[in-house]
Amino acid sequence: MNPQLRTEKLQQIVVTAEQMRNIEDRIFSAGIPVAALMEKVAGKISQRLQTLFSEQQINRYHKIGILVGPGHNGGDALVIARELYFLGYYVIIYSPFSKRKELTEAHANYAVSLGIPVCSNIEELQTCDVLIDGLFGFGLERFIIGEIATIINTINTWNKFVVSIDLPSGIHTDTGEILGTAIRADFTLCLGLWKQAFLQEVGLDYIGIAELIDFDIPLTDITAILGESPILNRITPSIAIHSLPLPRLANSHKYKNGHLLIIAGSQQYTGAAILAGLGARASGIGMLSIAVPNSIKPLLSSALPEALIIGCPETENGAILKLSEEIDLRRYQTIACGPGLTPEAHPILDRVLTANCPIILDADALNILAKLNPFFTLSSRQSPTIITPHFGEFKRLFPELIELEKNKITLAKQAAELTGAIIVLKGARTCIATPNQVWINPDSTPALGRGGSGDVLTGLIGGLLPPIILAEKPVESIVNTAVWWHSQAGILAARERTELGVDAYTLTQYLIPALIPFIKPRS
Ligand SMILES: NC(=O)C1=CN([C@@H]2O[C@H](COP(=O)(O)OP(=O)(O)OC[C@H]3O[C@@H](n4cnc5c(N)ncnc54)[C@H](O)[C@@H]3O)[C@@H](O)[C@H]2O)[C@@H](O)CC1
Ligand SMILES: [K+]
Repeated sequence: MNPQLRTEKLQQIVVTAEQMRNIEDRIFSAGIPVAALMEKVAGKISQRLQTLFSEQQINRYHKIGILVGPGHNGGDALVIARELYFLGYYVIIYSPFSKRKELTEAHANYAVSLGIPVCSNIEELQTCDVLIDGLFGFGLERFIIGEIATIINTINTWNKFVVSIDLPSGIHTDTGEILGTAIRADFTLCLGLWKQAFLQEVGLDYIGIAELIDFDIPLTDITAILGESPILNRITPSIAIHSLPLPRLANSHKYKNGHLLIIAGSQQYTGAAILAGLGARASGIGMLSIAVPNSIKPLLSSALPEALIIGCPETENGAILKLSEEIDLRRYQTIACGPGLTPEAHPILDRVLTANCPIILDADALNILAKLNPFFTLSSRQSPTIITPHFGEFKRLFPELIELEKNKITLAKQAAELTGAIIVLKGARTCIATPNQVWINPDSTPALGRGGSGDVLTGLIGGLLPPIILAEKPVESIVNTAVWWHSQAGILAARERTELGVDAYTLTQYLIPALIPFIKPRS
């Protein structure tokens, strides 16, 4: 297989500890000796460490401490210690365990025979410039307590540059939970396949920058364990780009690119409607209509001159009372409803739920939905429904699920199964769940954690959907695209303006620039 295609495919795959073990068992049964694989893997890590060290201006005069655990994560660490030693680095080994697996023990003995220094007290590592964490990998199965916990806590107080092998020691491979305590890494080199922990939010602050080290696991062995269409997937740039309605047909016109209706805003939250409109603008939507309370119509018209702004009767407090007579829901390929509505706009949700096109419900539409028996209401819909809750909104919608389950990925999947809706559970690692599959957006930025970001996303999803509906393509893939694109805009904006400089309006201005590097110009 073409190496680029392989890399692309690997970036999409996610495994649990059990699946990783089963995949490894297959390759071991096929004949590769465990020790040979460990050499190969640790050799690849050593190569990557050399480039990483030079990026970090770490040279052979710096001292590198190697933390060695009892299992094969420790074995990897010892092979790395040996390779770095031969390359001329100043390494020192520390292994606070009386018992080690046989192969790990053999590497420990060989390292000693080579004269690599070994220390017996954690304090001796305090003079190191870098620490390589090989205490535990995906074999960690219980809470870390006692002396090992103290060691990890001590290391964390030093604020050294730490590179973890496979996972930061102490992180649960599947849930990302901290099992008592965990190493806070600056960099984690995940081995072979992405483990679920990297897509969970709890462990993110411990993982640092994460990178996958491919060690040539045959794709057939991966497919044998995960199946042809795995349930859990990572969104990759090329998957996201592939779903965009590009290039446009040469004879395209506005109606071919579809018509979106956004129902949003109130006197209190005018900006939410504008931000959703600006998100939709970036999608390239053919026709954009925005229904708002009458009194804010002039503001919307000046912010979005290309859109058709429809003023609706409003309540005393300036929320939409009911949709204007001129709105015929059959005219739109998609309806996005919710940003800035306020709960007072509750009568309009009943009407939106009757629409025969895909609908997106966000913000106040979700708060209103939470009071309407969400399971029944959503599962009664014939056309696709996309809901975009953050965790707080999800809790209000599905309190029964939260009581039984903590894992966000599982929660989103269960909600999708029980409602038939596409659940976009927003957060640092947004997951998009359908009844059959879950996709996770693996890259984002905390810069997006501020008011208005979600309104932009709702508009963007809404604007991307109509051409997909007209082309009769599946809806969920474009939802993944919107989530990925929205984060990429945040990442680019944060890079240019710092993490403090990405207010929601600025974010809308970065949507198109974030896309440009990925799009081939029409030749
Ligand atoms: N077999 C191989 O050659 C390969 C091994 N790999 C490495 O091997 C790792 C998995 O190796 P293992 O299965 O040996 O597991 P680990 O090295 O992750 O750790 C398992 C060991 O830790 C002990 N342990 C578990 N929880 C503990 C706790 N809370 N306190 C104290 N001790 C605890 C277990 O009894 C066992 O001895 C991967 O993460 C990776 O680093 C990968 O590089 C792939 C190839
Ligand atoms: K580790």
